[in-house]
Amino acid sequence: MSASKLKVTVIGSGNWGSSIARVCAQNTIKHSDVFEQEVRMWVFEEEIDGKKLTEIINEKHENVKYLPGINLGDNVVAIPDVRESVKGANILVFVLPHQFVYKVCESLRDVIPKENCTAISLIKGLDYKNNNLLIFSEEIEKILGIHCAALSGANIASEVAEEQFGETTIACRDPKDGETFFKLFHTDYFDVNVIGDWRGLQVCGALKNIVALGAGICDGLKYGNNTKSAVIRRGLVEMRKFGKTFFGDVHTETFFESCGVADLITTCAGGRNRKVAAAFIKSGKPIEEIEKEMLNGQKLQGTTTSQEVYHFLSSRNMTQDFPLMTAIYRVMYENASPESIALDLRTHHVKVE
Ligand SMILES: NC(=O)c1ccc[n+]([C@@H]2O[C@H](COP(=O)([O-])OP(=O)(O)OC[C@H]3O[C@@H](n4cnc5c(N)ncnc54)[C@H](O)[C@@H]3O)[C@@H](O)[C@H]2O)c1
Ligand SMILES: O=P(O)(O)OC[C@H](O)CO
Repeated sequence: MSASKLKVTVIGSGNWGSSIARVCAQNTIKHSDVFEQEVRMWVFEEEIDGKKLTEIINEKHENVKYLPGINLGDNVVAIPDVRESVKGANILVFVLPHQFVYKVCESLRDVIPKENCTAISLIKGLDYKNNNLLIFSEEIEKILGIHCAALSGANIASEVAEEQFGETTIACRDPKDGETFFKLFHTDYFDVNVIGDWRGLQVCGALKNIVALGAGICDGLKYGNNTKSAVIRRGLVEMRKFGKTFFGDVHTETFFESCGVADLITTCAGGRNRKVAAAFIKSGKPIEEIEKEMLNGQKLQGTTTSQEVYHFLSSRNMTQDFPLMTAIYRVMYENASPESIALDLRTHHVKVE
């Protein structure tokens, strides 16, 4: 990266996008020798009561739709044109629902400088293309021709925005980039640990969202804590098996980082996937309808990932090797009875390999 001050753009402005832009904006002020203070944030434009969301953010310093009640900092600037938002940027922070990433990246292909620019992906999901599941940071690298690290952890956005203590994990190939990202993200309430296993980190971030649907199904059925813990444990075993089977050099240690077991616990306790899946079981309405009713434009990631993983596994004749993820998919999308989750727990005994 260049010796002059680094310019940061956050690409995305949902619940987590806004919360992390706030963290970056605190750190660009704290490390003003390293970073330009202004943090640009690309906003997918929409109107709120007849007024543009970007204008509201720039006037009130608050994302009234996706992170209400939180001051983002005067140095966060909302920009509606994504190509404009990245001009001259040295650090790109990708934080979008995974279903929109590919299109946004493609639109940036010819405006990203190949030198003095690096990226980091905060996306929780896998890139589903031609019935293959790919790692987002690697796809961003391929499309844009720059390095891309990844950040993932037990990070419910509103809690980070309230500065409640939590941890996160950053994974990158280049230790120099790791030092810069540490400065951009670490605070006394947001504790960063840097590791090397970017594939393991992103597999965890994607698959924990499916397990969270399973936890929500248990809550919807009013099952007890022991049953939910069994879902979480078996989910963790399947997550590791999936990583090691399909993504090669995934380290077991990664599953003990914030991006692993801690994220699984927090998502299954307090995440949106859990909450909406529980309401789905109670109401009997399609999950997409409940998502719209409950989330005010925020997007579930577990539902899409569950479908992608199921199609990926079934085309390889491997659904029986991942019985929990398969049972969750069937409850969500094939009208299998929610209680089949409990039956599955009783009849499949999971061996930790
Ligand atoms: N919210 C959290 O607590 C949290 C925490 C950690 C990681 N994450 C991950 O961060 C990523 C982003 O999630 P989020 O919570 O910031 O978003 P969100 O679900 O709160 O909001 C959805 C966002 O998508 C945007 N959008 C809608 N249609 C679009 C389109 N066609 N193209 C591009 N953007 C569009 C909306 O403007 C909004 O900014 C996800 O992968 C999520 O799993 C979220
Ligand atoms: O609200 P969820 O279920 O999308 O989970 C949010 C975060 O990923 C928790 O770390």
